[in-house]
Amino acid sequence: MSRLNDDEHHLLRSLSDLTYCNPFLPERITLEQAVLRDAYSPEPLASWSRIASASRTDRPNVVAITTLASELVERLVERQTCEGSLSGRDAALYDDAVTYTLYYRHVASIGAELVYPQRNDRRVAKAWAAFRDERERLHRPLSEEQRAQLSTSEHLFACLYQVRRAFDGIYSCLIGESGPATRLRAAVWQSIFTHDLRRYRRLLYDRMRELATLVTGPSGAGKELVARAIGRAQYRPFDPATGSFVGDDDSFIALNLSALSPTLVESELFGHAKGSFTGATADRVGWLERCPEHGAVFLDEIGDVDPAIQVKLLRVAQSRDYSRLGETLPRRFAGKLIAATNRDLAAEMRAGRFREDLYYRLCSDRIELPSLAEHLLDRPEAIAGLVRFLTGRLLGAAASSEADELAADVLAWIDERLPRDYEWPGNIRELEQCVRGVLVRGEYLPASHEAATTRAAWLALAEQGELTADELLTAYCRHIHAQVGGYEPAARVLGIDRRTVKSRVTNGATAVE
Ligand SMILES: Nc1ncnc2c1ncn2[C@@H]1O[C@H](COP(=O)(O)OP(=O)(O)OP(=O)(O)O)[C@@H](O)[C@H]1O
Repeated sequence: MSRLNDDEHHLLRSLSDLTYCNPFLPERITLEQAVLRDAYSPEPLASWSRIASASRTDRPNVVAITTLASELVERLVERQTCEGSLSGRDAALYDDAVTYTLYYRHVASIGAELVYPQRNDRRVAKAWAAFRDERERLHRPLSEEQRAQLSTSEHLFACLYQVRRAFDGIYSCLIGESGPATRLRAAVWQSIFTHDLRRYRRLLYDRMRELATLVTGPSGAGKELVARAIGRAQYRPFDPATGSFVGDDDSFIALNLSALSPTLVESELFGHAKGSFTGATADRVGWLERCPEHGAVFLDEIGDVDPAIQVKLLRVAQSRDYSRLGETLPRRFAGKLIAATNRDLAAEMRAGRFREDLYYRLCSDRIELPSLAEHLLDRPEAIAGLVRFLTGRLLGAAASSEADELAADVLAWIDERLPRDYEWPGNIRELEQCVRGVLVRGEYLPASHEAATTRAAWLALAEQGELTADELLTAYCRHIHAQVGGYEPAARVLGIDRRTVKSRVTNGATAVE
């Protein structure tokens, strides 16, 4: 017979729902309210989002819930008269409350440097021993049979560390108070853990790397940031024998496919055998081979990749097989593929430039990033939080009041000098440039204005014969790019390839051929 009263039942049930919810969906706030009832203190926002000016906030509701959960499990351990005194359903709910308590006692409270620990860090081994012993103690109200049905402590420890890595990567890096920003954080969480965290912990933790993720959206909107948050939050098993997580932290490998020639892309990705092409003076291990099981390879600008490489990538995405250039020996990719593009892949497929089969391999988990204009359309005042985050990042956490001041200057500048409906074509990256511009020169010239003012200067120089052909081409590429607003349309107008345009626009150099 159950020995729990109604209040305890309610608390266990609501804690269980909270433990397994997506923390970035508005539903989390409702679940916190359900746990605390009248003791709930209203949150400033309708969903969990970082307050830009605070480096770390202890939320009053989380503190209150953690105290309640902690008191309840300690009370039940104390009240326990004989082993296995909780019925099957209550035992499962009780285990969820123990998991919640263990997370806040042992994982949420660790320092930032331990979120991605190095191998053989003795502090992790110590944290593990405390975690394991405490779980054993808190499991006293469960029978041996009930305990046997639960996951092992090392698996739970690994899952909770993964939750912490995912939470930090999303909460601390993906800023924004708009609806699209909330949906983005929730989608990134779902890409890591799926919508069912219980099933993930039981079964999928070891399988999710088999699903590739495609991140799409305009340039400067945060695709690499999202890829990094997903890639660095992969499941890393914990090995109690060594007291370490398996593998190294440094397992997110990013490759910009549009910045390299096709041969270099192949050699970087797949590796090559000595003598496989001119200049291949030694064997080379590619990034796919270097990537460990719990790591991720990020293929940025996948929409730009050569058709011959698309075929090879399809093979990797489908069966994980590939070979080094100049070899036939089949090798297997162990990690996760994350790809990104700002191109419209549907249009690329229609034009025959991107393989449909590769697209369908990549798109089962797709995250579409909103533009900055979409964030601001939903919530115009969200710009203040973004600017404050960027000034804080630029000046460092120690200079909080300076960051407040700079943010106020930037916002005043935007308010006075940019049109209300300014589209921010360069997205959050452009907002970053604006913050830097106001910091350094007290003003910011959007690319379109800059192009207009510099055009007269370079045309005059060209007329006087004072520009080299290289400088003239760079200036002309920038001019056309500012006019048409994209690398692809600019490449069409100029009759050169997109990589060259991008390289000229971003760093003024000739593209790597
Ligand atoms: N939601 C966000 N919160 C905080 N910073 C952001 C966010 N989105 C983007 N940024 C910042 O904007 C800049 C550009 O981001 P990122 O490089 O990830 O964009 P991208 O979409 O990959 O761009 P591209 O397509 O040009 O490669 C980075 O400095 C990043 O930190």
